[in-house]
Amino acid sequence: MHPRSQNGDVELPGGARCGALCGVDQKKIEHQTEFDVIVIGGGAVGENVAARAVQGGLRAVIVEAELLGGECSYWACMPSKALLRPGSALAAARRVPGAREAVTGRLDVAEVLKERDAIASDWKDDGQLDWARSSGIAVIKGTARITGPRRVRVEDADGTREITAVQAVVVCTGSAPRTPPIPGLDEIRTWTSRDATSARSVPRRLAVLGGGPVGVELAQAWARLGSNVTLINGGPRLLQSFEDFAGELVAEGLREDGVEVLLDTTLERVGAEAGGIALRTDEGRRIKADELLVATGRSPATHAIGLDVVGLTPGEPLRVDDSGQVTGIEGSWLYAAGDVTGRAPLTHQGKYAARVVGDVIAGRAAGTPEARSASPWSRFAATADHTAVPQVVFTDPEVAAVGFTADAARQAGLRTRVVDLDIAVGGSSVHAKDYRGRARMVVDEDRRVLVGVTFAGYDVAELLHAATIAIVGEVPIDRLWHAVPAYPTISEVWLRLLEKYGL
Ligand SMILES: Cc1cc2nc3c(=O)[nH]c(=O)nc-3n(C[C@H](O)[C@H](O)[C@H](O)COP(=O)(O)OP(=O)(O)OC[C@H]3O[C@@H](n4cnc5c(N)ncnc54)[C@H](O)[C@@H]3O)c2cc1C
Ligand SMILES: NC(=O)c1ccc[n+]([C@@H]2O[C@H](COP(=O)([O-])OP(=O)(O)OC[C@H]3O[C@@H](n4cnc5c(N)ncnc54)[C@H](O)[C@@H]3O)[C@@H](O)[C@H]2O)c1
Repeated sequence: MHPRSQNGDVELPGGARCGALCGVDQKKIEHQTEFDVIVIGGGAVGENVAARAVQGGLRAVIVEAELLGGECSYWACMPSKALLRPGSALAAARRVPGAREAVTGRLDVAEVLKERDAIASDWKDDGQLDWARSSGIAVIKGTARITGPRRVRVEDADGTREITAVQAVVVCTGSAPRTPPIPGLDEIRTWTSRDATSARSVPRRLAVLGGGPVGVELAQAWARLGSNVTLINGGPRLLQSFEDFAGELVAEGLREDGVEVLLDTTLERVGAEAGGIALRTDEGRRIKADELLVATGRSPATHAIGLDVVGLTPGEPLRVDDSGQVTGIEGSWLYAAGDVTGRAPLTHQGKYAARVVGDVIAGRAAGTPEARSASPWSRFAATADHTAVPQVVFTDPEVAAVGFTADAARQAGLRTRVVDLDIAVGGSSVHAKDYRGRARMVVDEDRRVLVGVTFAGYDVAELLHAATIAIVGEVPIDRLWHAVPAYPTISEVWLRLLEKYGL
């Protein structure tokens, strides 16, 4: 079988699609000093840029400082979902009478961690290196820094060397956790999401700072594995970028798992104490923990990649147009994709942008006029970033949302109508006893199309793609009426939403 990238998911079956470097001795390639495309950072996004450039006939190299596959494979999406899934499966069985009686045990922590290790490939990237190299993508292990237009310096254990790009340099360096300025925080050892996704034992007491996707997912994962978890969130609700009811349902789910959820709360001070960490909240409450996970957001990783040399500001996101080209740079040679751009910091959306960038660079090198104009909704523009970014938060209950929230749509000046509904259909009643869930659709009344949809409830993740298709396809709501959901599925909620709208 052809090697497959775990999250790059571009299968290059060799031969013609494998590109200019295919079949050439890898060692020789990696000592070359000139490539068509240099990709800095080999996360899911960088891998996809390189794969598309190679499919377009270009010679591409990825420079990766750590593990090929990046955050998502080893310390983010995949291991966090591996930690969550056993708890969700167990809870799902317990919601079904008859199955519930058969499930009497607790999670087997050792087995969960073993499976998590396997899903994170034991933090080894051999499989991804095999995939890249057999796909004709050169990989250099080292830290890259831009030294001028089309020029990059690579530093590794053996020293430094300069490589140049004939066509383009693409920055895909991702993001890094942001640490809030809390007195005492920099004096103690805390968990980042890397520690929380790769830990080898369950902390007895875990404090989680931040109620975004990282905070809520990892709070629930460790609570279900046996930790006594306190979640502290600065804002009045969890998951603040989603509809209000999503954060409320997730807070309810966390509390049922024994998580103490503190809202509108910040930390005034933290410090080490015998055998753990002492936290003091702004209301004077004292909390003791064995570990403190800081999950208060991320910043683009642009501090040390040489942006000053080309007139950009280190630490800032790399602003790009829809073709992925960095704005404010002359000569069409600098591109970026993924978390580093700050556009839509999610793996799937970064990979979408990556496919665009790879195709744009190859298309422009070949003189394809469509690649130069990159018109909206062509395959040379990441147009969906503006209106149709899907996201699932894999807690139990789940949150699945795409497009505008009701507030965001109003702020964007759209004349909207909002339809809310509890998810209570034939499919949900069979799926779980006392199924709990809620759905919202936001309709642009002028165009009579959907601009936003949110589902929050048990096992709603797979409902989302239908909503994404409806928004991207701008399916008129009167035509959507003819997309009949199968009975009895939870998708029947679509029918009820449209009925409530008035169809
Ligand atoms: C705990 C957690 C869970 C998440 N879960 C999900 C999820 O379920 N679904 C989802 O869509 N998103 C999820 N995300 C977000 C997702 O992980 C990111 O959007 C995604 O990893 C971004 O990919 P990227 O390739 O842009 O960056 P990264 O994956 O961070 O890759 C960047 C790569 O660049 C390398 N690099 C950096 N600087 C240099 C340099 N100077 N030279 C060479 N190499 C360099 C790094 O070593 C790294 O390998 C999660 C994030 C976290 C923290
Ligand atoms: N399933 C998924 O798609 C998934 C899962 C995890 C992470 N991610 C992505 O990773 C990125 C990072 O996620 P995140 O949750 O770290 O960031 P975030 O910015 O989404 O959330 C940070 C949270 O921390 C809170 N906060 C900030 N400072 C605080 C302070 N001093 N005290 C208390 N609370 C404070 C904020 O109110 C906010 O709720 C996001 O882009 C997210 O979408 C996605």
